[in-house]
Amino acid sequence: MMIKYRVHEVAKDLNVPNKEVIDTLQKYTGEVKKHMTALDENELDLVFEAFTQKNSLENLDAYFAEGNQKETVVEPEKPDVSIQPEKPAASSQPAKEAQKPARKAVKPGKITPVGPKPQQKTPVPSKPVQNTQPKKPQPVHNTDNSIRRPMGRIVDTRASHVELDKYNEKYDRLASEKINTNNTVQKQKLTQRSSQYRNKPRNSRKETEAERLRRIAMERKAKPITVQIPEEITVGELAMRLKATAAEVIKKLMGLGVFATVNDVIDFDTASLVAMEFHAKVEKEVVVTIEEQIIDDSEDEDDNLVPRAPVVVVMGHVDHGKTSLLDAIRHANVTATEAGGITQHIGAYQVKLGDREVTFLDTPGHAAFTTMRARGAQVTDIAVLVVAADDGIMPQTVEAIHHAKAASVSIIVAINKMDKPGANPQHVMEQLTEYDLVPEEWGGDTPCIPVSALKKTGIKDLLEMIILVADMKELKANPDRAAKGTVIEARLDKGRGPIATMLVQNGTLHTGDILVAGTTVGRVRAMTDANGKKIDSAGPSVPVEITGLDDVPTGGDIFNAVSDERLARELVEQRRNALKEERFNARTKVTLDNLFDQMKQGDMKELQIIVKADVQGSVEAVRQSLEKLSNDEVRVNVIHGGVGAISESDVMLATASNAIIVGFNVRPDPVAEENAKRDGVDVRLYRIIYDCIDEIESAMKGMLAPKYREVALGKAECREIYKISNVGTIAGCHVTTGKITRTAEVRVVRDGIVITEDKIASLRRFKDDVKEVAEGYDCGIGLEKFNDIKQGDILEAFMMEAYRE
Ligand SMILES: Nc1nc2c(ncn2[C@@H]2O[C@H](COP(=O)(O)OP(=O)(O)OP(=O)(O)O)[C@@H](O)[C@H]2O)c(=O)[nH]1
Repeated sequence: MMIKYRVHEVAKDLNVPNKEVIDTLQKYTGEVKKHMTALDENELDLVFEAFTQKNSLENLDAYFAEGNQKETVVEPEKPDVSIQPEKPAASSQPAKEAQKPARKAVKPGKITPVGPKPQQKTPVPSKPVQNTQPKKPQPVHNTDNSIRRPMGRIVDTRASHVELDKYNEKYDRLASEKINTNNTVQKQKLTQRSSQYRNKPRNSRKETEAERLRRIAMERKAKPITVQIPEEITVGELAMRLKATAAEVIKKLMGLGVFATVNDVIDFDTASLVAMEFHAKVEKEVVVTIEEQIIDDSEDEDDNLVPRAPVVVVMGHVDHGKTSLLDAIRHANVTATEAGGITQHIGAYQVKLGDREVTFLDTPGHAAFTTMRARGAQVTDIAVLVVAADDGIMPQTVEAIHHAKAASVSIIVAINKMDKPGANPQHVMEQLTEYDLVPEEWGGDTPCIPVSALKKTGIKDLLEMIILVADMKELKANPDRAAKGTVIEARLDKGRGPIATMLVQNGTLHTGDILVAGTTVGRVRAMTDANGKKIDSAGPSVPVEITGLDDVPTGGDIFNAVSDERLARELVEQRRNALKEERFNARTKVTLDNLFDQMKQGDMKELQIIVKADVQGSVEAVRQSLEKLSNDEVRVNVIHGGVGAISESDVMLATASNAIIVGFNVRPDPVAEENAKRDGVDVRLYRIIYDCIDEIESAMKGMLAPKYREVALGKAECREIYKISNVGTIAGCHVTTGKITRTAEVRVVRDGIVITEDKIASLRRFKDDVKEVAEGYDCGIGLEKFNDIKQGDILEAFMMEAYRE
């Protein structure tokens, strides 16, 4: 920083009048300066040069002589020590005066490289000068006006008097100024520095942060970082991985046209674009779940696949002979193979036909079948539909057809009870065509086999047909891999612990295998086949009963043989927690109330409906009207229609197919009602077809009016009657349960019969109108319209609440 050195200061330091300095400057520069004018370096040089030359000595001897004379004056007793100087060219007085200014002239010279050295601060004794300056350049006479520009500054240090205080003061000033500009100066002026920093404590922190960012940026440039980015990542997490601030990332995102906050989730593509902006190398983070680690879910190669036995389920109307048929098939097999062995029921069994095998699920009826399907297990390949030849197609037969169709399994019709005199297989086949099941002999693709479970006739034909259909389906599996399958049924045995019947669907299950079945885990301790025989391994389509699981699994659970028991236990723990959460959140079933939302989210492509009515005509009418409601977004699909009360089976089908149930002049039976409530199946009951069509149409447009439900508030018993003119009858009541509110609606119940419904017109305690009266208190109640209240009447207070599911 430049130090201002003004004319008057220079004059003062040179000990000459201001005018002399001004004149000197004017002489060499031609400019007239004022006494306050600050001089630049060149001007100062000129002035000092001029004054130095003006006061120069002819030789040193003269100077020393003069000095000695002086000393002689001061110390006359030592005259012999003095050195006689030669006569100076100029008078000695101006020369002496020039000494001081010459030294002073050094001060501003600090800004030039030839400035004074610090040691000059120390007083210079007059005597040693001759030693320290033996080669002093010869003084230049200033006899003419032409002044020579000096090559370097000549410093005259001959002074006997140096103003050290002034020097120190200037040095101090310089030092403090340096502190301001360069904080590496640590030692000097501590108090000054600390006060300076005290005033700006935040600056230092900001600097650190800025430095850190600079360093990271440098590091990033020097060595690009590699970031792992998963499918989705929050902005904050991405910033952390990029070693950047969230603000930086948000800024880059804005640049990409994405406006996100620190907690927002961005996808892999966006995140990688941002990462690239930060010069980072992007790698996709692959999240390996425990399932992926321990369960081999790879596709089988065709070369590894071998044919497997078909898995068959028997369905049909009650008493049409399902159990008899299953028994007939089983015994035909037992007698053929296991010489009269007594077989135990394990839920499934295999029969042999030559070198071929067929696996039957020994759980007649579609209940178990649909339950499994509802749990996501696709177990069966073929459904045998049992229809009694003398009875024909009955409601449950129709249900079974719909269930089988919904599960996309092949249907083989077994026309049973052919031994009966009233057997009419032709009629059965005719009926089947009504349900799109055209018999093969009529050119369709539904095999119809006449059998008699009682007489055990046609069983072989049925089995052969099953194998034929299976062959057409080309059912294959790979026995050389870890087993995978489905739990058919399970129970807890007091002695043996949890026992599960499992159907191996792919791979081979061995004793000792670690198993995960739904939310249970364990090792296969013992394994028996359907005949109760101990086995060590079971291949595809083989049903087995195993022990060794830590808990009872549920029918329909999928099981896997896994590679690591510790991870298997961890997986089961995760599943248990997930299940808890799922139960808590409850699966979003389609209802008319959430239909529009689901349609909007694109979750709904088909609205499945089950129609139940009192007469077949209504079912058809409704089916046609509903299917006409299909639009571009949603296809309305009536998957089942039937006559009669809404049954447990309807609810089951609705659960499995995510359908809603529509009933006309019918009611759900108690079990169905309970199940529908439990499973969240929407059951809508109507008396008029138009209402149904209208409501479903509104639901599809998202304009369904909210539903109302009654919320009971409390009950009051009428103990006195007061007839008041102009007001009417007031019931003196005692609140027995809950509370009565002024805005409530009231139902008057006399001897268990609802007399009327009305609104409260007045509610009083003593003479005051009140908003509500709590249990145990007396009050007076006046009703809006009903005036015929009697002693002993019960007033039920309730309110209607609008709600959406
Ligand atoms: N005449 C004759 N009767 C049969 C035949 N098959 C079954 N039945 C009889 O029909 C009745 C019902 O047979 P089930 O096998 O119990 O019928 P289901 O379909 O299993 O019946 P549910 O288990 O109640 O659904 C029994 O009395 C059988 O004896 C058959 O082929 N001919």
